[in-house]
Amino acid sequence: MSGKEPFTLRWGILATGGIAKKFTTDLLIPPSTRSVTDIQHVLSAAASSTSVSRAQEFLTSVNAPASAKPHGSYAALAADPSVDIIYIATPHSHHYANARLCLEAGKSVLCEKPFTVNAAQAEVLVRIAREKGVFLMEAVWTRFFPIAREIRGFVAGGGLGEVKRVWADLSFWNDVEREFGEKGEHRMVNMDLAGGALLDLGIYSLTWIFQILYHIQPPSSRTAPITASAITKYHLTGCDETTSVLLTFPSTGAQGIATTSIRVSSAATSAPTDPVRIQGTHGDLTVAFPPYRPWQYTLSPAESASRGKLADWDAQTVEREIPGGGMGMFWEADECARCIRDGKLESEVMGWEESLEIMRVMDKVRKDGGVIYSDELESVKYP
Ligand SMILES: NC(=O)C1=CN([C@@H]2O[C@H](COP(=O)(O)OP(=O)(O)OC[C@H]3O[C@@H](n4cnc5c(N)ncnc54)[C@H](OP(=O)(O)O)[C@@H]3O)[C@@H](O)[C@H]2O)C=CC1
Ligand SMILES: O=C1OC[C@@H](O)[C@H](O)[C@H]1O
Repeated sequence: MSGKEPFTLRWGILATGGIAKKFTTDLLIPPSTRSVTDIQHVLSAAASSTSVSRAQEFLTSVNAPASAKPHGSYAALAADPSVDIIYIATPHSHHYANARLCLEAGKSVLCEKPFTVNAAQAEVLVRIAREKGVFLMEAVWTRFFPIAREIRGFVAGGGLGEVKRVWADLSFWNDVEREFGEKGEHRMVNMDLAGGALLDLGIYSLTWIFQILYHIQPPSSRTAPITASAITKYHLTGCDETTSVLLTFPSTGAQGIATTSIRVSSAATSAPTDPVRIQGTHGDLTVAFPPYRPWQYTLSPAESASRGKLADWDAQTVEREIPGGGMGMFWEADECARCIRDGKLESEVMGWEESLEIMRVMDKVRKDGGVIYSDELESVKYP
């Protein structure tokens, strides 16, 4: 791209909560701080479902440029001609309707995880994106970290030999009643907002398993896993509190063990065990906490008394810093810009079929464990 003007992507932010603020702050970090020169981002607008003044407060809080417009409704944002792509940062329950509103208005969409409440809703979004010829991606930011790409590349290149098993956990210890309220209104546990450990945190455990046992496999081996699972419900609301999923990928026989909880922690001790463990015939690669924002991995060669070490590498720990003082959410934004510049409707890193496959796993786990949201939340009815 040298000598050419960078491609500019104009963003609208839908919702003004916690992650909207973090994402937008990252979006405003100059791409040059991460050695990116081929694309750039402009913050054109933000919308609050509450009021224009709330949207303006949000823009002020992230030091938005004065040209960024506040909107008092999501519909007004979807109709804003100064916006190319909309980042959706509402609770899970609202992703389907909000994304559909934007896609039908001809906007590209980056939608927070989980894509939707269930696979049926995600399928509708994909169909509309295809019909409208606009870009659509689930915002699984973890996948776009250079260290995540490096890990995928190492494993795909046979660095671990044949991968047989991946363990992945994302659990946060919480004093659930104190932190999320006795009434269960907080989005983490609220059934009316499609809360629960699986859709909020377990999706990261599944994404690590899918990155290795599905994504980097040759296309003919990317088959749906067979799953068995267990759910323990949160007594106050009935959402899932602790969930474990065992996945077998039929084309390779490799197994994934995905766990999540809002009662125990992936990193409770002063010397926590790495929550992601990729195990191959030549050794293990483990990823340090937090697995959604990877920064360190460790390689440990397998050694046996009779055969010694099969790996051509030694034990080592690798660290990669996140440049520019941000969270690392800018890398997924850069991916959106490059895909749209290149006329792609979906990303190869977080493609539609893979998002759908992960949604199908979560659907089955919830069904088997008896965690079903209201008919309205599970429906594809719109509006
Ligand atoms: N990638 C990541 O690391 C993270 C992703 N997330 C994901 O981001 C999404 C939002 O999470 P988070 O920002 O923590 O949530 P918050 O509760 O902090 O914010 C949600 C925002 O959505 C809007 N909203 C619209 N309708 C509702 C409603 N009925 N109830 C509550 N809020 C509503 C509100 O903005 P307004 O009133 O202005 O319209 C609100 O501020 C979730 O999908 C979550 O899984 C969350 C945390 C981290
Ligand atoms: O997506 C997420 O990742 C980080 C967690 O802190 C947060 O609860 C979750 O929504």
